[in-house]
Amino acid sequence: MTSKTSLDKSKIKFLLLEGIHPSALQLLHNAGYTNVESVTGALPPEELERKIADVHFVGIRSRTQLTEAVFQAAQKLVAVGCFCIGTNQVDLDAARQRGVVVFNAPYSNTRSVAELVLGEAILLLRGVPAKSAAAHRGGWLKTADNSYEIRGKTLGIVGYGSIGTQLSVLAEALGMQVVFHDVITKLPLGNARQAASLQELLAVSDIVTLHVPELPSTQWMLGAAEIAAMKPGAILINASRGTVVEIDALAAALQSGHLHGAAVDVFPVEPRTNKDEFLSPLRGLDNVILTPHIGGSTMEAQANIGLEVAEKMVKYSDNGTTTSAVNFPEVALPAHPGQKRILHVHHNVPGVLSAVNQVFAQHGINIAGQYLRTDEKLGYVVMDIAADTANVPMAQLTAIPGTIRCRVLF
Ligand SMILES: NC(=O)c1ccc[n+]([C@@H]2O[C@H](COP(=O)([O-])OP(=O)(O)OC[C@H]3O[C@@H](n4cnc5c(N)ncnc54)[C@H](O)[C@@H]3O)[C@@H](O)[C@H]2O)c1
Ligand SMILES: O=C(O)[C@H](O)COP(=O)(O)O
Repeated sequence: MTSKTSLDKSKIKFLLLEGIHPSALQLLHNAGYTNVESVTGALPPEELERKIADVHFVGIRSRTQLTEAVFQAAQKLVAVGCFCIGTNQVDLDAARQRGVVVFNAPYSNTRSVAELVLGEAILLLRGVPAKSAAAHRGGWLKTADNSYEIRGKTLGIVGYGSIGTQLSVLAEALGMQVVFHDVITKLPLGNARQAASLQELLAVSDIVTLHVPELPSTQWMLGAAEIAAMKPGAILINASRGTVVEIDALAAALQSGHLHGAAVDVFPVEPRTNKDEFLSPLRGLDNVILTPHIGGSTMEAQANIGLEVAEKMVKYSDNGTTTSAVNFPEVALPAHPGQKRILHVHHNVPGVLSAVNQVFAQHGINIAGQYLRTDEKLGYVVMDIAADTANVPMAQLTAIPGTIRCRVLF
């Protein structure tokens, strides 16, 4: 249980990891937050736990694991900004239990991923990776054998969300037929159609591309049996998460010739920084495009993500707004000129709101505005009171059973 008053902006500490785009730093500076440390790679667990101890806001990408132990060490942490789409690297429950809000950027890099996948599909259908590798070694593989146009081929999209749907539209523009599989019934775009099952998609697709989040239900969802069920000569593309495909089974299918090629951007184990060695059974296979988790790594996407997530953190710090948080009740709050604003985060149990209101009533403090949102586990109530209120009863508010965190913004 913690009670905080708002700090001077210069004392609010931001730690930005994994080479977050400078647009984030610029936005934070423009908003008056100058106490920002930027680090290029991800930190090893012990160093992260040490560094995060006095940090109020942390910005990460896909490599930084924010575990229970890290949150335990992060006693001052108020919010996490994932400068990416995936939030599987964050223990969202551990954050929620401490009243730490987690934001992400759900859309800014989707186009970049869709473009990369289409480009890879074209190159693989033409056998370019193998021909290029041979040429680098002095070979000359001029032949039309096993080279195909993308036009008329069937693209199987697993996960028809933000990326899957964009890909669907772009693929049809190239003359492809699109079939998709999703756990939810989705409105097909254009002439795409939803397959009855993953098995059906695997049986009809010339190219299978994966765009599901990392979840227990997606772990190893493409193993030896599923890869065997793909058409002979098909292509597999994975730019989702490294835990979705059994990499040994994929390597075997490529070596045996069952699959024509593959493009893999994400791996079960990825190097923490650019200085660490990349190890994979796929190394050395000429018909495989290996990329270092750069599906969303374009200047356009990274600049936009920097702005999007930094803005969410600033809004939360400045006025308590939690719109589009992934683990927290969402409240869009107006500015509060001439008022103090109290943010009270609590377990969603009966009686907390009335206890909060009683505290204000006891002190004769008028509540000028009150905003409440709850989810299954958390309650988030925000109150505006007159700026000249002499003594905000923070100790009493914090002592209310069920309280997780209480802060006042001036
Ligand atoms: N390689 C990269 O750099 C990169 C960049 C961006 C995103 N990603 C990854 O791609 C994932 C997808 O991104 P998005 O923006 O399209 O996400 P999204 O949430 O918009 O879409 C995911 C879709 O997958 C579906 N889904 C969930 N479980 C499924 C299952 N078991 N079987 C079939 N479908 C299932 C969901 O219903 C949803 O429609 C992200 O979660 C992230 O892990 C990787
Ligand atoms: O989840 C995402 O958006 C992607 O995996 C990109 O992650 P990155 O920011 O580490 O490149």
